[in-house]
Amino acid sequence: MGSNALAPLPHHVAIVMDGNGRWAQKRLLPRLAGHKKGVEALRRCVQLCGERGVRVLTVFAFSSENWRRPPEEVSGLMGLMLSALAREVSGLKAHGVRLHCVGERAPLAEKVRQGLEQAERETAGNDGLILNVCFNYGGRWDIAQAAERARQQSPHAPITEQALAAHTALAHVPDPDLLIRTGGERRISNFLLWQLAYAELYFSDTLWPDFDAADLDAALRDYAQRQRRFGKTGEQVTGQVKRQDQGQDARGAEPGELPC
Ligand SMILES: CC(C)=CCC/C(C)=C/CC/C(C)=C/COP(=O)(O)OP(=O)(O)O
Ligand SMILES: C=C(C)CCOP(=O)(O)OP(=O)(O)O
Ligand SMILES: [Mg+2]
Repeated sequence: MGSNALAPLPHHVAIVMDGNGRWAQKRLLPRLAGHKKGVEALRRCVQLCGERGVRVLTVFAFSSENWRRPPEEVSGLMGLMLSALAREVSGLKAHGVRLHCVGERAPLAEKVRQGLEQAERETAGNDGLILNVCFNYGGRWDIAQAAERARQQSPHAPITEQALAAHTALAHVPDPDLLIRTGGERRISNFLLWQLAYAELYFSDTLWPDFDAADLDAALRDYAQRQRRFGKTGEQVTGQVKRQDQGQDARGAEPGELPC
C-alpha cells in the first residue's frame, strides 16, 4: 500500500471547525458570514466522510465558552443552528445520516431545543454516518455531568472509568480515532477531554470554510501513517500487525477501544 493510501481509515473523526471568523475578516465581511460558509463546509465534509467510509463524525459547533462572545455573534450562531437544521435535515435523511445533538440543552432557548430534538427524531431511523453536532458542549461539563449521572444511578458504587464513560455524551459511539483542528491553532479548547485520550491529533492551517476534499484526504493519509500503540511498545504492535496477516485485528480491538 503506497504512502497516498487512505487506509486504515479512522472509524470516528472529530473536528474543531475553527477559523470562520478569520475567513470572514479577511474578506471584510461580518463574522457571521464566516459561520454561514462554515455550514457549507460542514455539509461538504459530511458527504465526503460518508463517501470515504468514515462511520462517525463529531463536530464542535458551539462551545460552553462561546457564550463569552459578543451577544450578536451568539444569537447569530443560535439562529444559524436553527436554520441549518431546518434546511439540512432532508439532505441528511436522503443520505442516511443519523444526527445527534450533543451538549447541555437547558441553557438553550426553547425553539433551539425543539429544533435539535426534531432533527434528531427525523433522522433517528437512519443507519449511515453518525453525525454528532456538539452544541453548547464542553469537555469539563461532559465529565461532570457523567459523574453526576453515574452517582445518581448507583449512589453507593464507586465511580469507575467504565461507569463514567457509560454516561458521557458520546457513549453511543466509540472514542474518536482522529481529531482534526482547522484554523491553525494547536489546542483542544475544552472539546471531548475524556474521549480524546488516545485520538491521533491533526492540525490544519486551512480555515474551516475552505476545508475541502484535499484537506480531508491529507488528514486521512496522515492518520494512515500513524502507529497507534495504546501504551504498548512498537515491537508489540508490529507483532500484532504480523498476526493481522493471519486474519486478526491489528490492534486486537475495535476502533476507539483500548485493547486491554
Ligand atoms: C451553528 C452551526 C450550524 C454550526 C455550523 C457552523 C459552524 C462551522 C460553526 C462553528 C462555530 C464556531 C464558533 C467556529 C469557530 O470559528 P471562530 O469563530 O472561532 O473563528 P476564528 O477563530 O477565526 O475567530
Ligand atoms: C470550534 C468551536 C465551536 C470552539 C473552539 O473554537 P474557539 O475559537 O472558540 O476556541 P479558542 O480559540 O477560544 O480556544
Ligand atoms: Mg476560533
